[in-house]
Amino acid sequence: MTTSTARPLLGCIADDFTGATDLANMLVRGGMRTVQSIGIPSAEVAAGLDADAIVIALKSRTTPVAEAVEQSLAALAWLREQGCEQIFFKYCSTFDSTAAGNIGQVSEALLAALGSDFTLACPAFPENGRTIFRGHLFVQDQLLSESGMQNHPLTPMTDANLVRVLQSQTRLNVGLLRYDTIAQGAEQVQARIAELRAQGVGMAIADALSDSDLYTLGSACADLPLLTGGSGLALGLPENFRRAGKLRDLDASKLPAVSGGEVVLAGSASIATNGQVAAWLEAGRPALRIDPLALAAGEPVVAQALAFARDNEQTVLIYATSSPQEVKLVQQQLGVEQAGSLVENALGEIAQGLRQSGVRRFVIAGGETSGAVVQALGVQLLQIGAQIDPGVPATVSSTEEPLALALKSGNFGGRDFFSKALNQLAQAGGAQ
Ligand SMILES: Nc1ncnc2c1ncn2[C@@H]1O[C@H](COP(=O)(O)OP(=O)(O)O)[C@@H](O)[C@H]1O
Ligand SMILES: O=C(O)[C@@H](O)C(=O)COP(=O)(O)O
Repeated sequence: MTTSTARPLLGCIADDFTGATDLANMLVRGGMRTVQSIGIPSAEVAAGLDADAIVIALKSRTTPVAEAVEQSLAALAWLREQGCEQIFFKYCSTFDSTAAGNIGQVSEALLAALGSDFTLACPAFPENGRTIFRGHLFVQDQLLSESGMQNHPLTPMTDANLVRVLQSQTRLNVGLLRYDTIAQGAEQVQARIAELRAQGVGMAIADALSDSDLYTLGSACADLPLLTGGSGLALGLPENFRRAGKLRDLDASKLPAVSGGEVVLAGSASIATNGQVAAWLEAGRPALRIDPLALAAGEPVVAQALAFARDNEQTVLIYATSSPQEVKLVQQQLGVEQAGSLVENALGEIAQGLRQSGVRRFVIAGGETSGAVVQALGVQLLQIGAQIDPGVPATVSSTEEPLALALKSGNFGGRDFFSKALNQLAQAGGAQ
């Protein structure tokens, strides 16, 4: 059975922009027409919404706890006003947190506001190598704390034991939903959740080794008011709504075509992005590196980048991407936040300048970086299209003059991601 209603069923709050896009990608793959809003939609944007799922992208991953909680609660209030039946709090598949938070505190506040006493925490994303066993997060074959994430510029992850990490961020009792229970199916999961609840556990890290485990969790949690996790945990959710006859029959990934110039902007220092930048350079394609120290010294880096792009006939890459050692050196001189915001602001200004000169298709690498660039471009709403690589869809902005954007989480995408994304954005509607 299908209905023609456009009322949003699933309301999502994401703690960063690429994370939001990753979740939206998963929902579109499941057949839910999905839009991503940059912050809480204005009344004007809200009036024109036509979606089964809405993802509100915040930039709350690395902000002070109180700010993250306040923003998330405001997003929740708005989603509830729209009548969303279930809420999903999306954070990183590598559980990115600062030493202070914010995953635990935000989840706790959302639970309280929803009047609920239990939720799951499951960042697993097996398709991208993130699995959880006995509460420990693995990235491919390595523990989180040995995966390269221990060197992240803003959220270094030095402990792979998620029960311990989460417990340090919340007053709720944190428990564990182990793999052996999940392997027994949705009914056993529900029974175990009832036991955990009876023991006073407010949040449980859920193990998951495969998509099949995530479908089991999704199906078992159809009635939980709040779910928290990576995009993987959303795999099973569209089916819950379909089974209830609430989804429409339509191509959820259809996007309008966008013509114009194109560029790649990279502000991520992750291993995957370093590989993608290397692949671009090895192919002999034009690229310009932004030096944070030159920015700090007040050199005209933005103007130089714009001139570089203008003077090149081919598509250019502008990047701050560096090795962990180089990033550390810069951070020692400038401080972590100052280095990050200098680079983010510069890439934002470059994006603005490029749009003025006719660029309409942007491939952006890095979560914080994407947030900064999208804000600089004044984008409020994105329609989500087909997947480019796992976790990264093509998107088109609902601006007066639409922009095609691929917002790539630092660690996502194959080595050829930049070329692949440019090709897909250039095809009509971003379709594959
Ligand atoms: N060369 C560099 N030195 C210092 N900081 C950098 C450098 N390059 C990028 N950064 C900063 O590192 C952060 C990377 O975060 P983000 O964009 O979220 O990437 P990822 O998705 O890999 O986490 C950003 O704040 C960015 O400005
Ligand atoms: O869940 C994930 O891994 C991503 O969706 C994500 O949130 C990544 O964040 P960044 O690495 O900061 O882009």
